[in-house]
Amino acid sequence: MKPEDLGYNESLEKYRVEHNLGGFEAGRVVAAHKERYIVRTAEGEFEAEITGHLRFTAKTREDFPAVGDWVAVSPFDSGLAIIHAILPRSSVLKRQAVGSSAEVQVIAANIDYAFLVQAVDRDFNVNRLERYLTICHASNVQPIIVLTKTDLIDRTRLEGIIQSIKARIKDVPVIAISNETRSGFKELQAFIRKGKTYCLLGSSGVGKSSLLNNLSGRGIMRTDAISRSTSKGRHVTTHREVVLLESGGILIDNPGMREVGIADSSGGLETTFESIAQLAQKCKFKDCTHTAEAGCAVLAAVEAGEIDRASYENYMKMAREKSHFEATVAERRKKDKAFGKMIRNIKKDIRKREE
Ligand SMILES: Nc1nc2c(ncn2[C@@H]2O[C@H](COP(=O)(O)OP(=O)(O)OP(=O)(O)O)[C@@H](O)[C@H]2O)c(=O)[nH]1
Ligand SMILES: [Zn+2]
Repeated sequence: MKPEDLGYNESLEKYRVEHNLGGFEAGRVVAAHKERYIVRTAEGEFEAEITGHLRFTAKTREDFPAVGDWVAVSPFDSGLAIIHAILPRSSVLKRQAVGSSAEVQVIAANIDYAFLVQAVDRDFNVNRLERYLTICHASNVQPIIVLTKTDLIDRTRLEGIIQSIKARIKDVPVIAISNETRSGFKELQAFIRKGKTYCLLGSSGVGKSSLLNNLSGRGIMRTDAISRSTSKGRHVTTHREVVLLESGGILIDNPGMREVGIADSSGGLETTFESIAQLAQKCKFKDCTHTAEAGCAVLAAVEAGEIDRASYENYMKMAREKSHFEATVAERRKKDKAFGKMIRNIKKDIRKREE
C-alpha cells in the first residue's frame, strides 16, 4: 500500500524533509489506546509507542498522537516501532472530556470532510445540525449534510425538510439517501474522493453503521481485531478505527466520534452564525449580551425577521455553553498555577533549611 492511499500528501512530505525526519518512515495512526498505537506505513502495520522525549515535552493531551495522525516512525523489531514526531495536523476533532475537569480530548486528526448524518423521521432537528456545523468549523473540517431513511417519508415531506435546512444553513451540500433502497448513493459517492479522510457524525440510530457498510463494500481494513501482548506482558485487543472505502476514501470511525460535543470552538460559533456575529459588532454596547439591551443590533434583526429566531436561540445556547466551558478551563489553570507556586515555595523552604 502506498502512503498516498492512506491520505499522505505533498505538504506532509515537505514537512518531513524540511524537519530532518527523512530518516523515519511516515505512518498513519489507525488505532490508539492509552499510550499504545497501531501505525500503518507503506511497509505494513506496527505496534508503536512514543519516544520518552515526546512524552516528557507533551503539555496537554493534544500533544499525544491521535487516530488519523501522520507520524514519523522507526520500526525496530518485527512489528514494533517508535513514534518520534507528529506531523502537522490539517484538522483536529475534539470534545470536552466527561467530568468536571473540562479537559479536551482529541477524537481524531486530519479529517477532511464530516458527514453530518440525520434521519428524516424522528431524529430530524435543524438545531442539532447547527451544533455539528459549529464543531466542523471549529475543527477545520468540511461539513456535508446526509439525510437518511428517506424511504420512510414521501417526496413532499422530504422537499419540506430540505427547504427548512436550506433556509437556515447556506453553502453546505445536502444529500438525501436511503440505506434500504440505496437511493442517493450515487450522489453521495460523488463527494468521496481518493486519499481524502471522512468521518460520520450523528446521533445513535440514524443509520451511520448502515451507511458505512453500504459505502465500504469489500476492502474493509479492520475486519479482524488486533490482539498482541504488550511489552509489559499484558494482552490487549484493539480495533482499527480507520476504514478504507471502496472508492478510495478513508473513513475514521471510533467510539469518541459518537459523543462529539462542543469543546473549544474558537471561531466556530462565529463562522456558523456569521450574520449574527457581524450584527453583534453593531450593538450599541461593546459587552452586549444580546438578551435585552437597548440598541442591540442582533435583537433588532430577530424582531425584524431578518434572523431566524430558532437560529438566534441556538446561538445563544451554544455561546453560554462555550463561555461556561472556557470559565472552567481558566479556573483550572488558575488552580494549577497556585499549586505550582505552593510546590516551589515548599522546595525553597526545604533548600533554606538545608543551608
Ligand atoms: N428504513 C430505514 N431504516 C434504516 C436506514 N438506515 C438505517 N436504518 C435502520 O435504523 C437502525 C439504526 O441504524 P444504524 O446504522 O445501526 O444506526 P447508527 O447511526 O450506526 O447507530 P449507533 O450505532 O447507535 O450510533 C437499524 O435498524 C437500521 O436497519 C434507512 O435508510 N431506512
Ligand atoms: Zn447585542
